[in-house]
This record gives sequence, structure tokens and C-alpha cells, in this order.
Amino acid sequence: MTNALLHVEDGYFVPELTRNSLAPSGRSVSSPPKGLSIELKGASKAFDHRVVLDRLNLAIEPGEFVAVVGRSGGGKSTLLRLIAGLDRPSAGEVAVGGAAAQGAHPAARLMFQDARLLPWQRVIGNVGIARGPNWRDLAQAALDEVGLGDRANEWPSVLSGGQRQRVALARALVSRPDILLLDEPFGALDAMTRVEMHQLLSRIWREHGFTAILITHDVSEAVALADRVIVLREGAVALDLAVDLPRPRRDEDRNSQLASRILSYV
Ligand SMILES: Nc1ncnc2c1ncn2[C@@H]1O[C@H](COP(=O)(O)OP(=O)(O)OP(=O)(O)O)[C@@H](O)[C@H]1O
Repeated sequence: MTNALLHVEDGYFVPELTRNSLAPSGRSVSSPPKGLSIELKGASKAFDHRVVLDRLNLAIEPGEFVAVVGRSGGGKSTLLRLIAGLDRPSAGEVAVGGAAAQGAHPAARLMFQDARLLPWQRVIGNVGIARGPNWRDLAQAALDEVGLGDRANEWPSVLSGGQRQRVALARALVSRPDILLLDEPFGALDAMTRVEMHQLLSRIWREHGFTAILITHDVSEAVALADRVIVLREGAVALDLAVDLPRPRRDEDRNSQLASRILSYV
């Protein structure tokens, strides 16, 4: 498979999106980028005249971690696709870093419930999928960051679900994204692995400084990870709540109180 066939919608690192890691930007693996702001101004999306997002206004600060929860079919993934620039609003505007989105945003990476690894590439080949100068070193560094440095030469088929998601995270990180868009990335994992992934993502988000948007059905996950939880209902923001709890969020009582409050808006 050539790079030209790799698609941003699959979470892959496409060649024209390589500015941070492969261009001589001066950024090294240890110099974190700054997250970008995201703004939706009266953004609507309709499919066949059915309104899925209805005049949404939302301002997300650079480096903020926002979780979006809501019922199935409520427009969460649609919102993520608009922010990624994979889809255009039917009306209104989506701005990333202050500029209106025009096509897939070069600084955004996506992660899905399914890791979407290429079975014919070893782990390191999946992470450094775009190749280019130093790709192996950059991919190895990203694998080290997610705790899989010693699995670089294995095939994806021998990895567990949690390890595959770590590889998907490394593949996103290798380009030093300014925005990480997470569409239920931990939805298929068991409870223990999910908690490990929460800790990993929290650490990486803190160290890298990217803006994170996490879609989840799990309100406790939203409370554990996000600065802010948004409930999307019938295409509009039903709740926009700051999670004012210190990290790491180990106070089960406070977490579950907040989770119950959020659930009442879903
Ligand atoms: N490309 C499309 N064409 C037509 N309808 C679409 C398209 N994409 C999404 N929809 C519809 O828009 C609505 C919202 O879908 P979306 O995937 O954004 O919801 P969601 O909140 O992410 O759902 P879930 O939690 O089940 O993943 C659904 O009714 C879906 O069928």
C-alpha cells in the first residue's frame, strides 16, 4: 500500500500532513507544540434536510481537554468530523487556530475505537506510516512514550486491544499534533485497561499540550479526563460544565456526584 492510499479518516499519517515531525521545523520529540483553539460559530449540519447539529456555538481554548457525551445518534462524531475538517458545516463556521477550516486540518489527528492498524506492517511501520527522514527514530520515540518501545518489531496481530490502542496513540503522536480528536477510543477495552489508558492519555496530554476532544459514552471517563464536559442533545449543547476537580481525580465520591449530574442532562 502506498502512502497516497492512506486516509486521514483512518487515523493514518498522510504525507501532506507531516509538517511537525518530518519537516525541519526544529521541534523535537521533547519540545511540545501548543494546542490550537477551536471555535464553532452557529455551526449546523444537516443530512438530507435532517438537522444533526443545530447552530452550535462552542469555543475551546488551546490545550483544553473537552469531553463530549450524549445519546447515540446525537451528532458527536459529526461534530468531530467538522472540527477535523473532514466535513463542512451546512451553515455557520468552524475555525481552528482562528482560521476557517479548509479540508482536513494538518495539525489534527484522530483516534477511533478500532486501532485501524495495517496488518502487513510491523508495529513500528504502523507508527511511522508516512516514512520520510528519521521516521524510524521518531516512531520509536513515540512507541517509547506509550510504553511499547520493546514491541516495535512485532506484528499488530500479536498485540492485545489495549496495546493496539497504544500503537494508534503513538501513530497520532508521531506528528506532534496540535489537536487530538478521540472518538470513543477506549470503548472496546476492559475496565482495567481503560483506567491504564486514561492515565497514559492524561500524562501525554499534559506533556504535549495539544487540545483534546474526547467523545465518549462513559460519563465517568469524561469526568476522569476532561477540563470540561459538554452534553450534546438533539444537535445542541444541553450542558457545558467545567470539571473543577484536581488531577489525578481519585475522589470517587466527587467524581460520581459530578457524573450523576452530567447524566441527568444526557
Ligand atoms: N454521512 C452521513 N449521511 C447521512 N446521515 C449521517 C451521516 N453521518 C451521520 N449521519 C446521521 O447523523 C446522525 C448523527 O450521527 P453521529 O454519528 O454524529 O452521532 P453520534 O452521536 O456520534 O452517535 P454514536 O454515539 O452512536 O456514535 C445519525 O442519525 C446519523 O445517521
